[in-house]
Amino acid sequence: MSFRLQPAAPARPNRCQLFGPGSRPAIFEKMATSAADVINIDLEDSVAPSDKETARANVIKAINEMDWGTKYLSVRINGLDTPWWYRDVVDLLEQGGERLNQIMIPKVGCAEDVYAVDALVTAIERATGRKTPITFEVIIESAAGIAHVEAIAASSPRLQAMSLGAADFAASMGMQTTGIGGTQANYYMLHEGAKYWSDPWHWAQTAIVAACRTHGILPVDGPFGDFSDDEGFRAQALRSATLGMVGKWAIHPKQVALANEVFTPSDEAVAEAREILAAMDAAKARGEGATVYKGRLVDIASIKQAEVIVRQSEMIAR
Ligand SMILES: CCC(=O)SCCNC(=O)CCNC(=O)[C@H](O)C(C)(C)COP(=O)(O)OP(=O)(O)OC[C@H]1O[C@@H](n2cnc3c(N)ncnc32)[C@H](O)[C@@H]1OP(=O)(O)O
Ligand SMILES: O=CC(=O)O
Ligand SMILES: [Mg+2]
Repeated sequence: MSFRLQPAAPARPNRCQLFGPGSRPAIFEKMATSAADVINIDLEDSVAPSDKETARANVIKAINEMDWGTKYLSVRINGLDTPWWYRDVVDLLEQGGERLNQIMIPKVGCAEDVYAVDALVTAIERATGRKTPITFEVIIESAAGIAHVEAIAASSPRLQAMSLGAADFAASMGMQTTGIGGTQANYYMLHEGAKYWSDPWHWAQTAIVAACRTHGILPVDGPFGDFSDDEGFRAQALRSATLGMVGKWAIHPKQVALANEVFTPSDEAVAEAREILAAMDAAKARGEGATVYKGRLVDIASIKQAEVIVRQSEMIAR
């Protein structure tokens, strides 16, 4: 371990982030009563340019008037390359009140993008006397974003989460696909005539996880567009969870239960993690650093691995 200890990520469940367009207030109640940990109301790409002002007003009204229960409430603002983002920030901060927990900044390409929003937010918070600082989440969804991912992860103490946005990412990278996440038919290796599909999102996900873990931020997998394909969603989510991501977006309510299922450690996994911790306690009492559990090596690193799973389950149970 480096002399610098790895900071802990925020201790709150983030298994599913349910999205809905700010221009569609009829679904806000369903979002609020869903089983998602985080609600993302969108002012960006699911809202037509002609609807931006109306959507912003809908969202501010909903933040103030609806019962969002214990949801972590986030609004996705427009990108810094648009004429709308500054008004999104000003109106949300001045009129949205303390119930709004987080702003999601899309298409972040460098740390300075976050700095710019932070400067504006900080000035408004000081002027309005906001009590709890608003937090940020960012989407890595461009070539520049992934190239600068570590600097972005370090950009602001407000930053709590970082998602991979597969749709814009694919476009920015010039990838030959219109799919949003999941298996890509043309991304395979051939061995003795048989095709073996590989995962084109893997490298970006691991870059995001490493940047996030270095700076104590929650790494999150973004959208899976084909909401008719439950098994495809589950496969993608299982890979993300295995790589260290803590949750995944839902772009349709039917994806919420799938994400919650995958990102909640199973009873069996938690029981096994606790058994490993007990085996290591017994080994320690015997003055041993390594022992055998179910025919395999466990040592002091296994304690840290098991603690990841136990911590996740305890956080969700709270
Ligand atoms: C791809 C890159 C990105 O940036 S993704 C993030 C931005 N995109 C979004 O926020 C889109 C979110 N999703 C949606 O707008 C809708 O789910 C889309 C995909 C358009 C489908 O809507 P629709 O045709 O109404 O679906 P449906 O008839 O199957 O709906 C069934 C019931 O569920 C509701 N519903 C729909 N979407 C949501 C949602 N996001 N949150 C909560 N509830 C939702 C519908 O109103 C419908 O309810 P009911 O059965 O009529 O009572
Ligand atoms: O914003 C999300 C994306 O996939 O693009
Ligand atoms: Mg996007």
